[in-house]
Amino acid sequence: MSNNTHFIAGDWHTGDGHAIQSIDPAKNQVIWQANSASAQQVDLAIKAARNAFLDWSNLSFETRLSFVKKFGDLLSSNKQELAFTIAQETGKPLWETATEVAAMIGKIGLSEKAYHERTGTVENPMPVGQAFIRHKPHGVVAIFGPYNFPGHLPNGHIVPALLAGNTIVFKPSDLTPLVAEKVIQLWQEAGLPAGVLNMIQGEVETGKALAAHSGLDGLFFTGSSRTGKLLHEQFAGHPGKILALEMGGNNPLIVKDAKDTKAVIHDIIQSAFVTSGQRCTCARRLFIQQGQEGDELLKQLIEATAKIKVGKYDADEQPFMGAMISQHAATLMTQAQAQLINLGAKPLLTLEHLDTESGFVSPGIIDVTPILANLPDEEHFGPLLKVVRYTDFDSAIDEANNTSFGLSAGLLCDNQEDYQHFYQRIRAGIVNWNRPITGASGAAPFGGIGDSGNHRASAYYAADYCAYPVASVELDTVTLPGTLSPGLTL
Ligand SMILES: NC(=O)C1=CN([C@@H]2O[C@H](COP(=O)(O)OP(=O)(O)OC[C@H]3O[C@@H](n4cnc5c(N)ncnc54)[C@H](O)[C@@H]3O)[C@@H](O)[C@H]2O)C=CC1
Ligand SMILES: O=C(O)CCC(=O)N[C@@H](CCC(=O)O)C(=O)O
Repeated sequence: MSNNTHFIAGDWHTGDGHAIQSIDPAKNQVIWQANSASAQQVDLAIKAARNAFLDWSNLSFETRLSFVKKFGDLLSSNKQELAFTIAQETGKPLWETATEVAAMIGKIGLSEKAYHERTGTVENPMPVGQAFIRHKPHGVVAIFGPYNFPGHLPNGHIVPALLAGNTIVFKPSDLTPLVAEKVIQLWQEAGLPAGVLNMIQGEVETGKALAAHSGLDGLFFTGSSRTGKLLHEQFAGHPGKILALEMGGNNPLIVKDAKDTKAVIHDIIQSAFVTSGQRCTCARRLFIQQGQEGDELLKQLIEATAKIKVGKYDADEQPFMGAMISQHAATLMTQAQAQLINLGAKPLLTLEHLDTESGFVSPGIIDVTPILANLPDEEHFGPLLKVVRYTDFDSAIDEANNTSFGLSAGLLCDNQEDYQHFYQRIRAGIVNWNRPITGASGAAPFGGIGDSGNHRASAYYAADYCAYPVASVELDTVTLPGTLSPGLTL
């Protein structure tokens, strides 16, 4: 039982809410348990952030950066331990969680650069005085994180929010509380002043108490479209509060006349099955041409996918795919597959729940061409790739756009004109050509349109929603203009 669960005003607190726990989905073992934060503790965390705001925002950027850099140093010296905790709590293989910690470290330099480039100060001479564009922090912001990158994705909001001068109440995913606890311990060790970064743990009711709190100036959310929409409704009527939403996708990947079949298969697998399909950028719908070449590509894709190694995060011979986040998530994937089969889809490689006590599933491929007219526009957040066979490129693009989401999309094709045609028509925030559609760079904006987000892209553009612009015209003494407006006599 962890007593040091909620970090409020620089101290660790025991929760007053109900018991919660975290389970290692590969080994089916409880690795963390505690009591969630009560609504009263959520309120205390917001008050602590409010009390810390003025002093924190008044520090120079360099001073704030020095705390963030110290945190980065601590990430570096604790990277193996943190990568292990992420693996243990999410099931992701160690090779992959090491890259997650590396991305957290890389975020610091990228956010420093983005702060200056996106929200730097601009000075323009005026006939009288000087004009300035500067940026100010919003105040107290809530940050909600998902489970699939429990370190990297909340970090992608926390670091730029702190650099901009905001203070924070962070609510991690209830499936990954241990990772959050370790990360906050590092922030504490970095000497962050009390109240600047607070963390409360809990399930939906804790999230609701935080999101509904009148003391918030903004909320930065990465998670499912369903929850994001609830938050959007909750924030309706509060135009003064900033809401940044990064949500799911139903991402298309189209293959057209590409010569190197092995390279195509590599990019498909990397797009659809990395992280056991638990990336918001993962390819969910794969468009393959009808005909003999398409048949051959599909055959080889099925063979290669069937050979993907699935296994424990700490196996000596590392798997490509680890366990899904939970036994429940694995069950939901088998149910999603069964629902598609019931509708008339044809399984080409069946997704199997390999051990029903854990989160292990094998990757699946299913032909949804026969049910295209009734295909549910849903994000199935796991390793199940839906194949659509097509004859006409334009109708494939139309079908690719036939979704309420718009996060990532890709084309695997050797012809540049085809790519330009695709680029002009496809609707998504991330559009790649001959590269996997996962693995987006933090040096670029990251986000989607439609149900994937609300046009407040994160990663490089996170600086934009962490501060508001202020336009000022300034002169150091009150001065009478040389020429008065018509009709004025002084
Ligand atoms: N576009 C992006 O940048 C990314 C999007 N995602 C999306 O996230 C999802 C997976 O993450 P999950 O953790 O399952 O998301 P989720 O929506 O279930 O949870 C996200 C956070 O919201 C909280 N929450 C849940 N219900 C709430 C409510 N009614 N009110 C307030 N808070 C609530 C959770 O406790 C958690 O902290 C997928 O849909 C995926 O596509 C994941 C990574 C990146
Ligand atoms: O925020 C960044 O630094 C870049 C965005 C990012 O890391 N994207 C990853 C994971 C996000 C996800 O899909 O869950 C990716 O595109 O693979």
